[in-house]
Amino acid sequence: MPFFPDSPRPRRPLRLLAPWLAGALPLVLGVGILYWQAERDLEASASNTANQALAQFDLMLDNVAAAANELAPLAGQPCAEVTLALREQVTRRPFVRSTNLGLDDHLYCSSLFGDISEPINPGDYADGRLWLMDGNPVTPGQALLVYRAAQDEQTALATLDGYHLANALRMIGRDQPVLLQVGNSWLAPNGSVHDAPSPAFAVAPTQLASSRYPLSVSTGYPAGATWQWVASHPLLLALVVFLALVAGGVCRWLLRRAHSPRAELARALDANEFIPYYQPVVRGITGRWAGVEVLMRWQHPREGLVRPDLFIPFAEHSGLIVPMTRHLMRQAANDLRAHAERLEDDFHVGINITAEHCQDLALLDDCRDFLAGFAPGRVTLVLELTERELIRPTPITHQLFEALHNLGVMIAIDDFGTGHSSLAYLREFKVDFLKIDQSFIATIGKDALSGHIVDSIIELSGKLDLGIVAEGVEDTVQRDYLVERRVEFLQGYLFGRPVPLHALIDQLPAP
Ligand SMILES: Nc1nc2c(ncn2[C@@H]2O[C@@H]3COP(=O)(O)O[C@H]4[C@@H](O)[C@H](n5cnc6c(=O)[nH]c(N)nc65)O[C@@H]4COP(=O)(O)O[C@H]3[C@H]2O)c(=O)[nH]1
Repeated sequence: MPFFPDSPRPRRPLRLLAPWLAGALPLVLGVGILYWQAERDLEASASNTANQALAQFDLMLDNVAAAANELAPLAGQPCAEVTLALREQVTRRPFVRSTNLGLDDHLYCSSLFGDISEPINPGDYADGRLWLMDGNPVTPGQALLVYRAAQDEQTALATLDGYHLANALRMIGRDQPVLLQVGNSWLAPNGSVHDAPSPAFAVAPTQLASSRYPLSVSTGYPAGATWQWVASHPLLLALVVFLALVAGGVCRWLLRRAHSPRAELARALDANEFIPYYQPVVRGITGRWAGVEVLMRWQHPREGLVRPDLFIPFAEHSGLIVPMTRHLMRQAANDLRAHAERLEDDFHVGINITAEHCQDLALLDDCRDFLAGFAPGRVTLVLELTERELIRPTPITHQLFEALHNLGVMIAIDDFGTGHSSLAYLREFKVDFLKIDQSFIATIGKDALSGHIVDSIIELSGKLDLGIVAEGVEDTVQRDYLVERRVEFLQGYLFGRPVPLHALIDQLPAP
């Protein structure tokens, strides 16, 4: 059946590729949407984290700044007199680790040690207010954030322990790293201070600056975090894969359906690719043309002329045989009508009909259409019913065959001898001819048993008063044998092969 899969539209590589493309489309789209969703989700999460961290640092610094601002007006007073005030701020205010007073950029009093003497460099402080230190002489190596409140020559410093800051970074940034940036230094969640620009995050990089203090927090995710998010949603991924499989499967199914034998036959029918060939049937005794058998051929655009036994079974199976036969009958009627004057009177036109075609009265209309236009008595339509597929008798078939008989349509049993028709069957369907199957004719003179079957069929037809046609007559030995037994009609390559209309017209005897 090479002409079905190799049908010209669309090309085979495209047909093989199409389901994969149809499956890939939802896959690419679905994964793309998931990736986009992951980016949005990570951005929202990073922004949320940065906001939380910023709020926490602002809150801590509010306490520290309040302590420094409250102490600054005391700067200049003797240390012994303000030490209590300095310590009270440390005790009273959360997050404040120590407080100091200075005058003219010189520290002179500390909550920890009382009198001290240290220079203050305002340039160390971002915006003159905040300094992220990596430690001081009291706690070297431990981060410290110093807030400076300066009013003219008076200065107060309040410090915030880096432990609180690092702890907040770790707590808030459980799912992603958060960094605190003050001036040119940044604090990592492990409490280490780095004097360099903070590292850039590959995914959803987010930096938020405080509106109250000269600090900012930055957060984000490392490279590959987006795909990790996608992989952490297996249900969504499974849905995408499921949709891709469904799309690929549906596409494959549609393509297969579009290129099923039925679809290909339907296309060919629409394209008028089924055409009639005609094989002569001659009279046994005179050898003159008695008529033709119409045999279907498929003029395939790529495969050329296709034999009926390669596609008729599919046509029968798919239910297209009836419209195909109807189409063939119309073409044959048109062909022969155009040359009616070349046909002998009572010219027999045999057409193969399937049992399915006999299930309703539409066949009667098809026969009427065929005969219309021919002068009465010019042609005799012979419906050939194969003995291999017997018709089930019903009230409709009874009515149909009665009407066909009245219309003058004759019935022949094709391939006779290969099936199981009975005497009752021959009567039921008002059979007029038996066509002896060519397999028996081929053995004439070679196989005594088959010769005996041929003789029996001839004898039977005589007794039942049925006409007889011998199919597949290929040589003169067969012809002479049949003529000797008074077989009325002969058909076979000896007299002519099935040919298209123009060749038939050339072969027709002159009027
Ligand atoms: N070896 C040999 N063969 C010969 C000789 N003389 C005729 N034939 C072939 O025998 C077949 C006779 O037709 P069939 O028995 O109705 O057998 C037909 C018929 O059963 C079916 N068929 C053909 N056209 C139609 C159609 O329009 N409708 C239906 N339902 N079946 C069709 O396909 C079968 C085969 O048709 P074709 O290939 O045209 O083959 C034809 C014909 O070409 C001969 O001397 N030697």
